Amino acid sequence: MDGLDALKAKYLTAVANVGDEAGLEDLRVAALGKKGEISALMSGLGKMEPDQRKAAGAMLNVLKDEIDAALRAKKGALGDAALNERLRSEWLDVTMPGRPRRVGTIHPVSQVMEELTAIFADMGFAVAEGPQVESDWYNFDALNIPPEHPARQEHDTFFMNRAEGDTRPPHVLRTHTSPVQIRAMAAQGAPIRVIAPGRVYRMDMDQTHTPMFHQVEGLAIDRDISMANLKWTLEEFCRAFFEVPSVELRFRASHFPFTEPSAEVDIRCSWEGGQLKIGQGDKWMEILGSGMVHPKVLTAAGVNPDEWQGFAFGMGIDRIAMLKYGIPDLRAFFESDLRWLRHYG
Ligand SMILES: CNC(=O)COc1cccc(Nc2cc(Cl)ccn2)c1
Repeated sequence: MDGLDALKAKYLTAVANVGDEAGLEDLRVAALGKKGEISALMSGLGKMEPDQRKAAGAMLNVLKDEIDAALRAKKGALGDAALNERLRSEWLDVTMPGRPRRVGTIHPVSQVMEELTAIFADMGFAVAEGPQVESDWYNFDALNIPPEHPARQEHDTFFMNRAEGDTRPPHVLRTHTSPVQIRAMAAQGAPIRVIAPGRVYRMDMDQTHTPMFHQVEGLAIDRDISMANLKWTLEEFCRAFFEVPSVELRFRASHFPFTEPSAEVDIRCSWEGGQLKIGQGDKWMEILGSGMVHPKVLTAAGVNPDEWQGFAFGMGIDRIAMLKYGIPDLRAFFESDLRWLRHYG
C-alpha cells in the first residue's frame, strides 16, 4: 500500500507542531475519526484480495498505532505544559506573612461607657438619652440651681446665641446629664432607675479639663430608697468597674443644689510605682458626687416628693477612665492620636 509513509510523515509532523488541545483533537478526528483518512483506508480493505488485505491491514494498524501514540504523547505534553503554566502563574508563597490589617480600637471613653452601662444594667438601671442642647430650665432651674448661681455664668456655660427678638428661652450646651434624668422622670414617672451617660460641655481647658467631656449620672426613685441603697449601689459599681473583690468608699458630706443630703465619694487606693491600686492603701481618690434627690427637683420633674424619694449620683467618665487605665492627660483623649489610641485602645 503506497503513500502510507507520506501519510505518517504528514500526521507526525502536524502532531509535533500543534499548539493546543483543540488543534490536537482536530488532528485525531482527521486521522482516526469515522471520516478520518486512516479510517477511509481501512474501509477500502474490503475490496482487496485476501492475502493483499492481510498485509495492508497489518501496515494500516501499525500506522494507526503510531499516529495514536503520537497523539497521546502530545496530549500529555500539552497537558503538562498547561499545568506548568498554571503552576508558574498561580504560584503562591504560602510562607508569606499575611498582609497587616489595620484595625481600629475602641476609645477608652467608649470602653468605659460600655462597661458601666453593662454593670448598671445588671443592677436594674435602664439607659436614658436626651438632647445635648438644653433649655436653661432643664439644665438649671429643674435642678434647683438658682438664677444667680455661679454655674450659670458664661465663664462656665456655653450659651446659644439668640437673634434679636428671638423669644425662645435661653438654650445652653448641657453642662451635665442631669436634664436627661429630669426628662426621663417627667416622661415615665416613678418608680424609675436610669443612668444617663453622655457628652457634657463646660467652658474649661487645662490638663484635667476639656470643654467637652463625658459624664454618667444615675437616678433611682422609689417608695423607700435610702442612703444605704446609694452606698450599696456605688460599692457594687466600683467593685465591678475596678475589678476588685472589695472596695472601701468614704462618703464626705458635701452640697449640691439638687440633692439633700449630698455626699462626695472617695475610693481607697494607693500609688504603687506610678500605678494606681484601687481597693487598698492609704490614699483616697474622689470619684463621684451623690445624694438624695432634692424634693424641689422631684416636684419640677412631676414626681410627688411626699410619695417618692431616691438617690442620684454623677461621675466624670473621662476621669474614671484615667484612673482605671492610668492615663495622665485628659486632653490626649480628644487629640485622635493613633499611637495614643492604639496604646490605650
Ligand atoms: C461629676 N458629677 C458630680 O460631681 C456630681 O454629680 C451629681 C451629684 C449628685 C446628683 C447628681 N445628679 C442628680 C440628678 C437629678 Cl435628676 C437629681 C439630683 N441629682 C449629680
